Amino acid sequence: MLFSEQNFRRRGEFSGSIEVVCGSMFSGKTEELIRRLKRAQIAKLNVEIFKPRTDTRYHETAVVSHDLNSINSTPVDSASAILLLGTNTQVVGIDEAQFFDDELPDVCNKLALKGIRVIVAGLDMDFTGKPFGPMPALMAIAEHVTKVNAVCVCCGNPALYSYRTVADEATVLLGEKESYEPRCRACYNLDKG
Ligand SMILES: Nc1ncnc2c1ncn2[C@@H]1O[C@H](COP(=O)(O)OP(=O)(O)O)[C@@H](O)[C@H]1O
Ligand SMILES: Cc1cn([C@H]2C[C@H](O)[C@@H](COP(=O)(O)O)O2)c(=O)[nH]c1=O
Ligand SMILES: [Zn+2]
Repeated sequence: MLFSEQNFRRRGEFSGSIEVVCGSMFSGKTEELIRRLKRAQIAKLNVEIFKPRTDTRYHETAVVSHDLNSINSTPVDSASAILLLGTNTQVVGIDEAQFFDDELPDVCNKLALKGIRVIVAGLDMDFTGKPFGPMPALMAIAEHVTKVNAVCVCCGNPALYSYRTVADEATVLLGEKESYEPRCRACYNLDKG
């Protein structure tokens, strides 16, 4: 079921909150983030969108999904830079949250306490299956957590892991289908012995 915004309060009332959209690569995190943000723009809310400056895969500035849906964003070097947003911002979107520093949960909490609706998308697990960066702490303090699944490229079941197909042990390795495939639990563990 699609996440519904119907319970959010109207403008002028306190509405600060944190939403997290998490899952594996290709699970639709960015599409869901863009969907929520575009609806907020249609509602004429002041929306600001951020991504880590290091995420240059599709575009220097825009947030772009694998299906090439996109929305403008501001690349930032650190989580604290997000606090420098305009004074009348009502909704903040953040993509690729796993790449941010450990300040991100505190930054999101401060924004939510100012009445801002914060929507964060990111990988919950890295390629080894471990929690990724600030994502678990964000999920712990969020009002709403939506976990989305990709389709396992091996068997077609729901995929929750991002399997790395190239020999590189670095936690951060930007890439697409040339380096990663979404896999279900069984297929992810097949090659792990
Ligand atoms: N194995 C797959 N499972 C699901 N979607 C896939 C797969 N491979 C490609 N896609 C495409 O990726 C899109 C999701 O892209 P995106 O929102 O950017 O995902 P994420 O941000 O989670 O990596 C899907 O709508 C689909 O068209
Ligand atoms: C699993 C994993 C992924 N990455 C990188 C690969 C991509 O550039 C992004 C994830 O993008 P998506 O929008 O979720 O498809 O993260 C990484 O650096 N390390 C990993 O372990
Ligand atoms: Zn599978």
